[in-house]
Amino acid sequence: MKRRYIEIMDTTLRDGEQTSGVSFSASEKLALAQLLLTEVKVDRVEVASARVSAGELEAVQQITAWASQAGLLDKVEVLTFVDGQASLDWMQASGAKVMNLLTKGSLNHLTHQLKKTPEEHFADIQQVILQAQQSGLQVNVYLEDWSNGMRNSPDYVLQYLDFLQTQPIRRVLLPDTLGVMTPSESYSFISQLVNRYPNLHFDFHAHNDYDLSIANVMEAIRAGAHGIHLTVNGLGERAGNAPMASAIAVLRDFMPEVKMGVVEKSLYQVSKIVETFSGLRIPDNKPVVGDNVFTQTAGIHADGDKKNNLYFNALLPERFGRKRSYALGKMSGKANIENNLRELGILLSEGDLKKVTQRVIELGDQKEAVTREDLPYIISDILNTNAIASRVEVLNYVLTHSKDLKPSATLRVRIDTELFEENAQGDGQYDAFMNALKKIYSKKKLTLPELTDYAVRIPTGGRTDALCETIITWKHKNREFKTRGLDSDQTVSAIKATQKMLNTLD
Ligand SMILES: CC(=O)SCCNC(=O)CCNC(=O)[C@H](O)C(C)(C)COP(=O)(O)OP(=O)(O)OC[C@H]1O[C@@H](n2cnc3c(N)ncnc32)[C@H](O)[C@@H]1OP(=O)(O)O
Repeated sequence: MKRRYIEIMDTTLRDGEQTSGVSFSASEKLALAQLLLTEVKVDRVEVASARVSAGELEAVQQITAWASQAGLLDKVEVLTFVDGQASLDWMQASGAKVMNLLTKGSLNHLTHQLKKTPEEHFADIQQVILQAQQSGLQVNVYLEDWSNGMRNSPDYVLQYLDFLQTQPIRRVLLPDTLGVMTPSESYSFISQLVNRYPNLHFDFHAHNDYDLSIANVMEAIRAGAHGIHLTVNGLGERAGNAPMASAIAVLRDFMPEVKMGVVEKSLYQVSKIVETFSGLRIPDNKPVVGDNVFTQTAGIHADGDKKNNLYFNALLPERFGRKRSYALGKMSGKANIENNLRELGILLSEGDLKKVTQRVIELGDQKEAVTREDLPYIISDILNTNAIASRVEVLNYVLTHSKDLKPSATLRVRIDTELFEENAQGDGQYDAFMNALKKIYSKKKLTLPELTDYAVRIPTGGRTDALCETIITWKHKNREFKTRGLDSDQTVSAIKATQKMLNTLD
């Protein structure tokens, strides 16, 4: 089979930043542009709209300075407007060489927003393209509201494309601006254009208002689109754009006729970085990149994984540098517990395994979250064994919080048979506690794990009503694990989770 190369254009830094509440700094934009082009290996990045702000200009200048040195300047694109000289001047100042000119792809938008006739609009566009060419810029053209244009004013769209094919442009960008297209329309509209204009390059730009963006991307490619626009984590105006990780997985697994340059293994990493920079948490059930999407919860599934991987699908976590895990709770069976114990290096008899399973189910019934690192405590509790080597004990502490003074902590800790006492300040009481703990551990020439996530919740129902639960995610020597603390005081619950972490370390 002859495979067709599909260009991937990432627009996290332009349309992705149109997510309400998201604003990337110049250095974040530079870091993401570098990561996307050199590690994820997308073909192009759209990094800003022209004229937006001084900060945006500075961001594009930094990106183009780097891209120029790296020989990647033709992969950096900026959205511009049909506004005479204004966008062109901005392009000049930014150092960018590829402009994605925003024009009207529906008669409705043209008539009501720009208040122009098609002939006037085409003349304005021709002028901009000519000036761009004279300034050494490459031009791609967006047909804004194109999907509604195809529905309601197809004659206008065809008249416009007849004109565009005479122009020195590189690509035609077809956005489903309002995210209203169905998969069958994506196929029929794009195949119509691909057949009528065999010499034009068409990119498809989906929006996810009806959760159809990935289905639309598939149909657009099946119809012959040459490129697609994606964003990391599906960021973008309103319900967002087509999410990169899902789109790449779908194309790899279901469209063997397609070739792409994107490195699958880097998708999770870039997703986590965008999560941090954007401040928007990835939903736990977001395909490919969500926290729980490679977690088996049901006991039957965990059991089946032991038997010829019965519950595996092609979406293997290792493809994305991730690992399958087995949840602990009321749906657990022996296999869930066994899988977690194996990770901890603990082996139990059949009888003891049953007792531990029963206890985990009871805790789950009380809506309590159970983490892998809780298992030694549960074993110790119900089997009366020494499954936890309680090497470290936080014996005493004083935490202060006062107006206009930095929070501080004094603590006394036992490590094996030695006693240590330290104090420190921090941004909050828990931070001060951790700083004091770090001092103690540095005396022992030991390093503490990196705290990568800190989640607090109030468990509802059962006997935990007035309690606060803190689940902390730690990273240590390439191992990621969670510990949980439960207390009526939030800081104390975090300290309890921390003590569990200390006893988990080698
Ligand atoms: C496909 C997409 O997602 S489109 C997203 C495009 N990107 C952006 O909008 C970036 C964020 N926008 C901005 O920072 C600002 O809106 C700016 C700098 C672009 C313009 O700001 P302002 O000058 O204050 O204009 P404002 O935002 O109020 O209105 C937009 C103007 O652009 C006009 N306009 C709309 N589309 C286009 C176009 N393709 N080309 C040129 N002008 C356009 C509108 O008709 C309106 O003009 P008017 O004031 O004469 O009626």
